[in-house]
Amino acid sequence: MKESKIPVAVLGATGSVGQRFVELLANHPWFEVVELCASDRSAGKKYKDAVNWIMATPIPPQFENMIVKKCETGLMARVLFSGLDSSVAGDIEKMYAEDGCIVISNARNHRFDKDVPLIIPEINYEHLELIKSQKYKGAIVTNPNCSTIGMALALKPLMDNFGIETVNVTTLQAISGAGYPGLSGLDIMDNVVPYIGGEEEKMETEPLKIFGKLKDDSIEYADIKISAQCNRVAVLDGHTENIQIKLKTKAEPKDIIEAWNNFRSAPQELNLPSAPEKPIVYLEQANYPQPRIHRNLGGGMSISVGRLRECSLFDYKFVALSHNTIRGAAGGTILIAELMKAKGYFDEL
Ligand SMILES: NC(=O)C1=CN([C@@H]2O[C@H](COP(=O)(O)OP(=O)(O)OC[C@H]3O[C@@H](n4cnc5c(N)ncnc54)[C@H](OP(=O)(O)O)[C@@H]3O)[C@@H](O)[C@H]2O)C=CC1
Ligand SMILES: N[C@@H](CC(=O)OP(=O)(O)O)C(=O)O
Repeated sequence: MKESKIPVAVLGATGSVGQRFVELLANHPWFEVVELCASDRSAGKKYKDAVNWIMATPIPPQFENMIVKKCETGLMARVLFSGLDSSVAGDIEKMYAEDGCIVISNARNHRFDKDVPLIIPEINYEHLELIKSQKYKGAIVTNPNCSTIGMALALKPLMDNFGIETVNVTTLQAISGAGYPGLSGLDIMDNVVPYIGGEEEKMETEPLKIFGKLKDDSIEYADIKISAQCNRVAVLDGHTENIQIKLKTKAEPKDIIEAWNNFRSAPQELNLPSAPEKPIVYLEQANYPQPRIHRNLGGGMSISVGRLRECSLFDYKFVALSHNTIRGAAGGTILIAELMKAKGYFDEL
C-alpha cells in the first residue's frame, strides 16, 4: 500500500521564505501542506488574496483558495515549517513546540538556545539528537542564516581534509534576503549598501555551533576565527561570498578542488528528495560563479565555488555562491525535515 504523506503547515506562508516553502512543497513526495498560517492581517483570507506572490512560477492551484489561518495552537499538522518574521517567531515557535509540534525554523530566534540544533544536513545531522533533551512536548530545530549556510558548506570538506584556522569573508547579498518589500528601490538601484544588521555577527558565530561537537546534551563549539563583512547588492537571488582561508595542514589546489567535487554526505547517501546530487560544484571558468547563471544549480540546493587561488595574506582565496531562499532558507529547511523523517524523528507523531 502507498504510504500516506505527512501533513505539514507553513508558518509565515505569505512572506518571501514562506512562498518558497509553498512552491517547493507543492508536489513533495513525503509532505503535504494542509495549513498556511500568517498574521492577523492575512488570516481569514484566501491565500491568493493574502499573498503578494513573488515567485517565478504561479501559485500552485491547490493553495490559491486555501484560507490562511492565524498562528494559533490546534493545527492539524504536527510538522511546521517556519518562515515567520523574527519579531514574532520566538514566541510563536515556542508555543507550537509546547503544544507537541516539531517546528523547523528559518528564523534566528532559537538558533543559540542550548538544546536547539542548528542544522546543515550535510554537516552536522548528528546534532539532531539534541532535541531529545528539550523540555517541549514537541521540538524546535533551526536552519542557519543564509550567508552562513553557503560559507559553511564550502568550508566543510576543507575542514574535514585539512583543518581550518581562520576565515575572512566578504559577502555580496541578494535583495530577497531582506524579505518583501525589503529595501526601497531608491536604496538599492545603482548601489551597494555596506551594512546588513546582525549579519556579520551571525556569520562569525553560527559556524562555531554548526562545526561544534555534540557532547552529552550540548554542543562544544568549534575553534575557528572568522571575520565577516556583509554587503547588499542589486541582485535578486543568490548570495556571493569572497572567502579567504588559512588551513591547518598544507594542501595543493587540486586537493582542495577534489575535496569539494567529491563531497557527499547523509542527504546524498539517503537519497533524500531535496538533496542535490552534488552539494558543491567547482566551476573552472575564471569569471564563475555568477548569481544569475549558477544560483539554480541542483534545483537551488547546490552551492557553486570557483576562482580558487593562492592568497598572499591567508593560504587560499575563492568565491562561493548559494541560492539564499532555496539552500539558504526554505530548501535547506525542507532538507532538514526529510533527514528527520528518514532518521525516524517523526515516527511517533
Ligand atoms: N529571506 C531570506 O533569504 C531568509 C530569511 N530568513 C528568515 O525567515 C523569516 C522570514 O523572512 P522573509 O520571508 O524574508 O520575511 P517576510 O517579511 O517576507 O515574511 C514574514 C512572514 O511573517 C508573517 N508575520 C509577520 N508578523 C506576524 C505575526 N504577528 N503573526 C504571525 N505571522 C506574522 C508575515 O505574515 P503577513 O503577510 O500576514 O504579515 C509573513 O508571512 C525571517 O525570520 C528571516 O530572518 C532566513 C534565511 C534567509
Ligand atoms: N539577513 C539575511 C536574511 C535573514 O533573514 O537572515 P537570518 O535568517 O539570519 O535572520 C539576508 O539579508 O540575506
